[in-house]
Amino acid sequence: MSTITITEQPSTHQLKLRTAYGPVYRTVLDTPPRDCDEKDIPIIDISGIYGDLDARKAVAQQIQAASTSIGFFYVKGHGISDDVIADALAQSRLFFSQPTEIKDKVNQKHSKWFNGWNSRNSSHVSETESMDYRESFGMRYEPRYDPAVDNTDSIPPEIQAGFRAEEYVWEQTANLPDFKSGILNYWRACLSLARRLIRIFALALDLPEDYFDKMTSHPDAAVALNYYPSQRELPKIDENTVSIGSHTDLQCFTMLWQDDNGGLQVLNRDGQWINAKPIPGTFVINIGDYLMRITNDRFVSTVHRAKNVTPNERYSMPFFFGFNFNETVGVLPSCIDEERPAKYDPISCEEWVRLRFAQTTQDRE
Ligand SMILES: O=C(O)CCC(=O)C(=O)O
Ligand SMILES: [Fe+2]
Repeated sequence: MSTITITEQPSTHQLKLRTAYGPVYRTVLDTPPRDCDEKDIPIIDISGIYGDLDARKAVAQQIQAASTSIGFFYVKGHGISDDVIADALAQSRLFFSQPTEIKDKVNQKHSKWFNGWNSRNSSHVSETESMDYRESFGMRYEPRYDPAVDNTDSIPPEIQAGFRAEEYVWEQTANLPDFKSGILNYWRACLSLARRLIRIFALALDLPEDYFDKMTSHPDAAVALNYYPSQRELPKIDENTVSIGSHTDLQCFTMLWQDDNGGLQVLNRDGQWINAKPIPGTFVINIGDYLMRITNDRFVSTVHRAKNVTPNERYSMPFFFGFNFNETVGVLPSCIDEERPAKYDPISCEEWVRLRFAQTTQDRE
């Protein structure tokens, strides 16, 4: 006589996500989010990036381990000063506290390239979930403000063609006298750190340390200021009420400063949401889709979202980093071997971003 064992399947649901090539679905456990610990999302002391080659390789090893597993890690010892962060945050608070008609002057609707202000409930990142209960402000790479650029006239035209900055974001916020300098100082600090980190990523991918240097001379480097009012203001809240819906980031990597309210959630490999709690003095770094693609899926771009369930206003300041827009990159030589041939064709950064933004705007209309 044989015995039949019936194992109860945990209950799950399907989550719809945007990609450059249209929607994909993920199976997500219905169990409530749980808090992360260091085994879920490691905390890496990256102060070695300012040290000798051995110190840099030691950081690279830890970044490699995190990037090939969860695709998310905290960094401490990053070198960005508390003052630069505090000033940017103060300006962000001032900006969002203004009346709608003032913020409207810099509304993204006036932008060709997604710069400027996005009002509450104007974006819907994942269709499975609510509209995003968030306001945001975005600005993008401008060579005049890049400390590594001496002479903007000598930038080759094919690189210039990829610039997406728009001066109106500063012109239309000039009523806040320290807004431009506060945000640009933060952007510059993030840009310098990201350029150091991309060299550590090269080491982590068994490539020469300067492999990505030329590709990041004028990178797609953008700051977003996120402002999340408390969800408790809403007439109705359920588990699908989000502050920013589930998504993956599209470029190489993101460095996120978040305040101490918490709300960032990361979908782990088991399909379980975990809370990436705030850790003072850290940034959260995550891998984006383009880096996942050129590493042949070795480094993983992980789904995340945010929910501000506290009674407080929450702020975060992500910095998104990708290559120069005119770069066309295929699967990296160190990520291909006989058992793992290249899964993807080369694609330009510009085309990659265009495809994904086209999906976003299509659904918005
Ligand atoms: O605010 C957060 O915690 C996450 C923000 C985010 O994922 C984004 O802006 O891409
Ligand atoms: Fe994100």
